[in-house]
Parts: sequence; structure tokens; C-alpha cells
Amino acid sequence: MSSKKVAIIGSGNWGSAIARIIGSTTKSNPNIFDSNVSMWVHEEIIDGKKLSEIINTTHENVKYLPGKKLPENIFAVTDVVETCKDADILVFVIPHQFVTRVSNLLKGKIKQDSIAISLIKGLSTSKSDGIKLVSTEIKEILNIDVAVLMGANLAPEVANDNYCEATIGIRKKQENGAMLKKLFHTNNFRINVVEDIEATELCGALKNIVACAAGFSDGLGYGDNTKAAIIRLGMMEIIRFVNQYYPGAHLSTFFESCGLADLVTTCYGGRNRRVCEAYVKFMDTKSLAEIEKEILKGQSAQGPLTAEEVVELLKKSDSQSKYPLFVAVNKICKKELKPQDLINELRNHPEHM
Ligand SMILES: NC(=O)C1=CN([C@@H]2O[C@H](COP(=O)(O)OP(=O)(O)OC[C@H]3O[C@@H](n4cnc5c(N)ncnc54)[C@H](O)[C@@H]3O)[C@@H](O)[C@H]2O)C=CC1
Ligand SMILES: O=C(CO)COP(=O)(O)O
Repeated sequence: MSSKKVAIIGSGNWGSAIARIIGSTTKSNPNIFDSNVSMWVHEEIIDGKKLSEIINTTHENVKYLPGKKLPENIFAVTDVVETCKDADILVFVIPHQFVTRVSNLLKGKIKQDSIAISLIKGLSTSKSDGIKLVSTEIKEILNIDVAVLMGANLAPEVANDNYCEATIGIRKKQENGAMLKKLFHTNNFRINVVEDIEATELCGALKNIVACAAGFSDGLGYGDNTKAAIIRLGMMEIIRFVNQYYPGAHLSTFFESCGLADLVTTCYGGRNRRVCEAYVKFMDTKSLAEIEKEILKGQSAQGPLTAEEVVELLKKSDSQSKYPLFVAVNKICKKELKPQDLINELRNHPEHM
């Protein structure tokens, strides 16, 4: 059997950190993987030079993961079809707002028996089809099997090789679970595979909304008890959402790295938290988008957009009252509610009734 070729679609903060892992695992498993890995770079010019060329010569993504070397078997490619055309495993790791466009570029241009794994935390939304899981969107456009990888994985810490865990959600473990585990599992990046794809993915998507609430709370100086309450209520809304829209999830999935662990790490160390903390302080003079641009310098905070998408879905089934935290985050991001009113919205939470 020939070794599997891997393509990484994305080269942002997480894309670059995961490329360090994939570069290493493909090299150390030559019987399973081809060690030449292409990585799609959305081209941009940095100090007069093409980012793709900088990556291929210095082996560093100077914009999105500065100071960390990428393995030399990772090759930056600027054409997404070229990146993926021979690949057996497609690793999707782009901000969720680009997934539909990029998947459509690949339609009919990839190997028919390839598989994908999505590391994207967010939901897919289109005017015609409404809101979907990102994995469903990729599957429907490309007609291939899609697994997900989610977890408590702040990219800079993963790039430092600090010990952490992640969860692979897959339809049936026996299909590609072992191979996908081999692609990501290292001494310091420990993978657990669960047959609960929707809950795994939704934990990753929805925790970004909760992190925004944690950021508002931090910006207001409310301290750790309040943040713990936000984390708990957020967790309960995540579980409620999964049970309402994708019934059949295993309760244990919420205690995997993709669940409680990711919620904790994002509410303390994530970009959504940081952007929303700053928003409380500067919202009178700057928009959320301006603050995101200033703080993240081209990286993306997915929570505000995900809150908007989720609330659209809640409205369709008249379910807003069951999700006060998700709804309040959306309203605060749209300046329909003051951050100071967040706690008022949580005081009569269904969890307290
Ligand atoms: N950064 C982190 O710590 C983690 C991020 N994630 C998730 O991984 C996904 C990707 O995040 P990051 O790699 O951190 O990206 P990022 O937040 O660093 O975003 C920048 C990336 O978006 C690309 N981009 C900008 N405009 C684009 C366009 N028009 N079309 C396509 N791409 C464009 C940029 O080239 C760059 O690669 C997100 O869903 C995020 O939630 C998951 C775990 C950890
Ligand atoms: O998903 C993440 C950590 O697991 C990263 O969260 P942020 O996008 O808020 O930084």
C-alpha cells in the first residue's frame, strides 16, 4: 500500500502550529505517510516579500507563528487545488468564514477516495442553506468523509511543545481512526478518538462564544468566581444546544479535551477572551472589528461571528430564552446590550430555575 499524502489547507496561527506536528509525524511514520506535506498559504506580502517564499526559504511563518521553525518537509503552496490534488488526507484549518469558498474551489479537483479532517472551530453559514457544521459543509461540497479534531489547544502553547490533549471525533473508529490518530499523536499532543463527531465539533465551535463572555467579565474586573459561573453556564448551554439540535451525543464527550478542557483554556488564554476584554474598554471609540485587527494582527477571533450564527438558528425555533449567555454575547457584540448588563441576563438563567 502506498503511503498517504497529506495536505494542510491553511497556514494561520493554528495551521502553522499543527504543521509542526504533521511534519514530524509524517516523517516518523514513513510506512503510513508520505513525508512531503503541502500547506496552502493564502498569499500575502510581508515587508515586500511573499509569505509563501519566506516560509519555503526560512521555514518560519513570520506573520502567524513567528519564532517557531516549521519542519523542512512542509512546503508552502499558494494554489489550493495544487496543494490538494494528490492528497489522500486533507487537513482543513482556516477561519470558518472561508470554508465554503475554499471547499468549492476544490470541488471535483481532489482524489475521490481522499478523506478530510477539520480543525476549524465555528459553524458554516450560507444564505441558501442556513447554518451547518463545518464538517457537514465540507462533506457535502466534496463528497468525502470528514472527521474533526478539537481540543484545549492554544496554538502558541502547542508550538512550544507543551503537553496537552486533543479529541478526534469520527463516525466509526475502525474506518480511519487509527490512521488519523497516528497523524497527530505525539509525546506532548495526546489524542483520544471518540465516535461522536457532532458533539466534538460543536464543543469547539460554541466555546468561542463563552470565551467572549469571559472576556467581557474580565474587562469589567469581575474576578474568577464570575468567570467560573460563566464557564459553567456556558458548558450547560453547549450541552443543551447539542442535545436540542444534534440529539444522541455521549455525555462523556463533554469531558474530553474538546469539551470542558477547551472551554477552560479558551476562557483564560484565548484570543476571543482577549479581544472581548479589550472591547469592554474601547467600545465607545472603536468597533469590535477594529479591536480584533489591532490586537490579533490578521488572526481571527471566531466567537462574535459564531454567536451571530447561533442566534440566527435559535430564532428559527424560538429558543433564545434557553440560551441567555449565547444571546447576550451576540447582543453585546452588536452593541444592543452593554457589557455591564451581561450579568443581568444570566441572573435568571434556566439553570437557576
Ligand atoms: N489559533 C489557535 O490557538 C487555534 C485555532 N483554532 C481554529 O483553527 C481555525 C484556523 O485558525 P488559525 O490557524 O489560528 O487562523 P488565524 O486566526 O491565524 O487566521 C489567519 C489565517 O486566515 C487566512 N486568511 C485570511 N484571509 C483569508 C481568505 N480570504 N481566505 C482564506 N484564508 C484567509 C490567513 O492567510 C491566515 O492563514 C479557526 O477555526 C480557529 O478557531 C483551533 C485551535 C487553536
Ligand atoms: O481554540 C482555541 C484553543 O483551544 C483557541 O481559542 P481562541 O481562538 O480564542 O484563541
